[in-house]
Amino acid sequence: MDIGIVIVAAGRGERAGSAEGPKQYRRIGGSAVIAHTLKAFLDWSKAGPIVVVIHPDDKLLFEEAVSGLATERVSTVTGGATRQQSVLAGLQAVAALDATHVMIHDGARPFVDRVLLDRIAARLEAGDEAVLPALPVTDTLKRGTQGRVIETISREELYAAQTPQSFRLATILEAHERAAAQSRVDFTDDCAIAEWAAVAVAIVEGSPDNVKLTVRRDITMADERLSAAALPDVRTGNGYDVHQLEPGDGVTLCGVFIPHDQRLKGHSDADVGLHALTDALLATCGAGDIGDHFPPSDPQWKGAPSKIFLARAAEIVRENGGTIMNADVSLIAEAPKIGPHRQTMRETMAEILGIATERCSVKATTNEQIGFVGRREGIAAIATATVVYSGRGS
Ligand SMILES: Nc1ccn([C@@H]2O[C@H](COP(=O)(O)OP(=O)(O)OP(=O)(O)O)[C@@H](O)[C@H]2O)c(=O)n1
Ligand SMILES: C[C@](O)(CO)[C@H](O)COP(=O)(O)O
Repeated sequence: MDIGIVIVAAGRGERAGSAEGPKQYRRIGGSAVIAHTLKAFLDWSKAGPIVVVIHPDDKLLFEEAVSGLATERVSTVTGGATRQQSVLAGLQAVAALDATHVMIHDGARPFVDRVLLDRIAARLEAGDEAVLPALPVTDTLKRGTQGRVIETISREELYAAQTPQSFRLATILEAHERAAAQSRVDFTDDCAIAEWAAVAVAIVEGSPDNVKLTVRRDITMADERLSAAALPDVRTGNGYDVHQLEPGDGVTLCGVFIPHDQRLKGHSDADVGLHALTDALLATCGAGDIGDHFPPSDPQWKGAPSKIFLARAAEIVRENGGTIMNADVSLIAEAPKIGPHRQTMRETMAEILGIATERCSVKATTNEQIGFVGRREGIAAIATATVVYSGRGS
């Protein structure tokens, strides 16, 4: 199966306001709308030859818009006064190239993605002659005139049609040519022509992102969406932990054993610093807390070094596409003195997390002899983690 692509981009974009030029050449996220659309197909492994249908006045605009793309397999053809005429010109051009099937896409739908294209291609591969990506209508529909409602229309069985509408090439070319020959010029999409020609049209689930930029607001929103996506996805998480003190021979804090006349009570080694930091890291990707991953009821964690918990939290962060930028722990303890151990604690945390020591911080304070910390009944810790995520949706 060789899938040719026709991208129609010869419209004038009247509804988007023509003062700034046709909408397909307006810039969103730093590039022209048509460049985003074309790139989606250039990046799709199953795309064959690509024909872009442009307006005769737009040759320079088009060249400028796609100048950064590898356009060796892209050709252009001049469109007509209606979308239907432009599609026919594109189909005739793609028929002269190597293609058995065709996807017909609006240049003004820049958010088409590989997942949708694969879904459609699978149906063509399965033998469907015409495939429509569409989404069920979700709004309540009214018919009205002169500012008054006439009736409510059931939305049952109603779909909003998207592109790329996809076909066996010979089937849709024949239907388009027949429609033109019979002066049927009123079709707003290609599946309507297939329906008119009595070709069965299969529906596949469209994509909510695959919107058509129709009015000015659509273009502003598309630009905002791409600009927001370009911002780094920085997230912070915090964690807090307390363990009780009892007579003993030392405490483990931030992975470092400090001889002391007390020890921290707990199921594991009761390292409040690493526990708080584990929670902070998990919080950056909504992965619950330390108790969800290492339940105190589970005997395997009895006496366990808390390094295990922190290392697993770091692994979870990475599995979610995160890069740990900073880990900061504040220890609140009357004794022992933390200062002499701070650097070793930072180095220990850095090693567990697999990041530079300068990205790890340990601070300590007493509680001015007040409260449970002041009475030396326990030690508390507060932690903050900063993580940058990539490849996760909004
Ligand atoms: N004569 C036309 C009309 C439309 N299109 C293309 O068909 C797609 C969908 O059409 P629409 O959103 O209606 O675009 P315009 O016709 O440009 O918009 P308007 O109706 O607001 O003028 C667009 O990519 C548009 O460029 C085309 O190639 N040739
Ligand atoms: C082809 C289309 O994008 C499907 O939704 C649509 O029909 C284009 O024309 P419209 O006039 O903007 O509906």
